[in-house]
Amino acid sequence: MSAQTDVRVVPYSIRMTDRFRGITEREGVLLSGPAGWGEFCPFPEYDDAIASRWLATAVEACTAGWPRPLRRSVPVNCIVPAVTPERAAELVVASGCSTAKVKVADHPDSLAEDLARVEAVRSALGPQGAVRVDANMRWDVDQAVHALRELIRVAGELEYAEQPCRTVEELARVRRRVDVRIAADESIRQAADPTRVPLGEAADVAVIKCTPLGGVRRALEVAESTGLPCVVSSALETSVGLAAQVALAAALPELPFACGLGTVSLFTKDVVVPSESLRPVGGVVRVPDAAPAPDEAALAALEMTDPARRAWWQARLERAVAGLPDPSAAPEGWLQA
Ligand SMILES: O=C(O)CCC(=O)c1ccccc1C(=O)O
Ligand SMILES: [Mg+2]
Repeated sequence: MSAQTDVRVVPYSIRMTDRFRGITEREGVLLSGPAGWGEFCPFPEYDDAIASRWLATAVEACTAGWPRPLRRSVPVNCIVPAVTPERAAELVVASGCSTAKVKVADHPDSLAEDLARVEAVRSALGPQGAVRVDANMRWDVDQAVHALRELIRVAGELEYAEQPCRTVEELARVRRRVDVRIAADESIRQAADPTRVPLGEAADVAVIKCTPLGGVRRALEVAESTGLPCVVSSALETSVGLAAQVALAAALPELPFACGLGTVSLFTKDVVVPSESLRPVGGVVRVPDAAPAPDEAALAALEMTDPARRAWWQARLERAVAGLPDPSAAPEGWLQA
């Protein structure tokens, strides 16, 4: 059997436990190559140039693997989508995590809901827990200052506020006016050159995601370039793609905060057997030796069936291969004969 016949391309669709980032059904493609498995799951609205960077992460996983881990497990935060206070408390209690990241600013009039959600998370976590919020760029400076002061009031303390506004300049203005750490996320991963973002006055923490940055090695360069403490955070991968993010977290020299790698909990099902799942247990995700291989029984249940949707992902994959810096780095078997 030639190496090429081993290559697999498996589009999947998995229902989420809660709506997250507007999504109730997560779609992507599991890919295999000579070094193992990877995942290609850029969100549907992303263009081909962005999709090629997501694919580079899968190429690295399937052909090269990752740098050696420096730790065997990674502390993670519980992720709380824009849900009711009751559901937020339930997610925190079920997670076993002592840090929670709460999504806020989900819609223009959300402040009262955000305050109730964060208050519920604080009660569920207790005074020793850490609460961080993520506004995904949705506030202007004045809204951010007002909302963060109120959120700090109900939370007692906030560990940090992730990407309250869109630009680095706005982050710096919020940071001068509110007594809370600022974490940069979109400011880094959406920058033209993520290794040259002027975060000096704008952020205290860098959120690093290898999935959109083009691989673990590239993400380690970006992390170093920030000069800031880093938090590795998921892009909503299955356990296959999340393994790359866990490898990044395991390879960083310092990891002073819990990472945002608890997101397999948002999936109703995973593509691997339970013993290989990277679902958090007791507030940590274990560091696997390599990306877990999908379980054939799970794939039978989760493989995408709609022919039009399968063709859409295959065509998108092929355009992403064409857009790689070196298209020949991708296993030939990923392209349809
Ligand atoms: O950081 C976490 O805990 C969860 C990951 C997360 O929030 C996320 C997941 C997919 C896309 C964007 C984001 C984000 O951090 O903004
Ligand atoms: Mg974020």
